[in-house]
Amino acid sequence: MQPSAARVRAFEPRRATLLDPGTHALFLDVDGTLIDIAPHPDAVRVPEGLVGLLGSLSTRFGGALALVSGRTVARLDALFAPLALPAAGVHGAEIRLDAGGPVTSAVPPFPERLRQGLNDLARRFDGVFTEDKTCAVAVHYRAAPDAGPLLGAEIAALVEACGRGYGVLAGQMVFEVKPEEHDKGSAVAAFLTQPAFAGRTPVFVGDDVTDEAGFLAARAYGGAAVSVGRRLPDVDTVLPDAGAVRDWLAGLAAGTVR
Ligand SMILES: O=P(O)(O)OC[C@H]1O[C@H](O[C@H]2O[C@H](CO)[C@@H](O)[C@H](O)[C@H]2O)[C@H](O)[C@@H](O)[C@@H]1O
Repeated sequence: MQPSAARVRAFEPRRATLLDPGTHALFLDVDGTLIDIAPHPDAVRVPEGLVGLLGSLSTRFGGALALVSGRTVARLDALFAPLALPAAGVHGAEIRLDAGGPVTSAVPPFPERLRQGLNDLARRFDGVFTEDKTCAVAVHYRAAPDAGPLLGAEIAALVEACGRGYGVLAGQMVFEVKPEEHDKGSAVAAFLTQPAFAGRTPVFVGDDVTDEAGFLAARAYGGAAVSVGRRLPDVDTVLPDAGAVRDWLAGLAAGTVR
């Protein structure tokens, strides 16, 4: 995968962010950041060369590279096999702190009544479906965009009625019903206590409002935030799309871009 000069030029620094593989840590969102958005979660394609690129980049950064996703870690492992990178899944509700290590989660089982309510709700709308992530449930409506407002209101009411520690994150054509205690920011903080990451300056790259907690954490630790596709609040830099992220990462891995 060769970096394209034109795409790398699209990298717009607001604050100069020169990355040093010896002192920075990379936190990478997945859907819309590393891989292009697809009509269905199972229809995504991992571009040729991306797995090798992530492996090389992780080595170059001394292991200080983590995936931080709304997907489960098991799903990330299936997408990026044979890599088993440090990874946070389900917006920080599960985490693998070391490459190849165990995945841990301190989150209690998802309330059965809320799960049932979300499944029943989804069945009322053509094109709407739930994705069960064990400790969280995503309600997808990409195939039924007009359903968004009503769906959002009904999900909020179900979560309110549940009344214990769950919240709704409105992502890309999806409502993520998840434990409130964890988010991508808590995941960044957890990684930064680990030997491969400790003392490094975090850089968080993401494309969605669900990444904002990660942006805030990276900046709170003296690092930087990069948004993809649009300028999200409080980011330092914007890249136009996932292709540009991959080009930038390829440049970092090759040592031709900082
Ligand atoms: O935090 P991320 O790594 O960006 O994951 C966010 C969610 O990604 C998936 O859903 C999104 O991507 C799908 C494939 O492109 C798309 O069809 C869907 O509309 C998007 O919402 C995944 O299914 C979720 O579990 C993740 O939380």
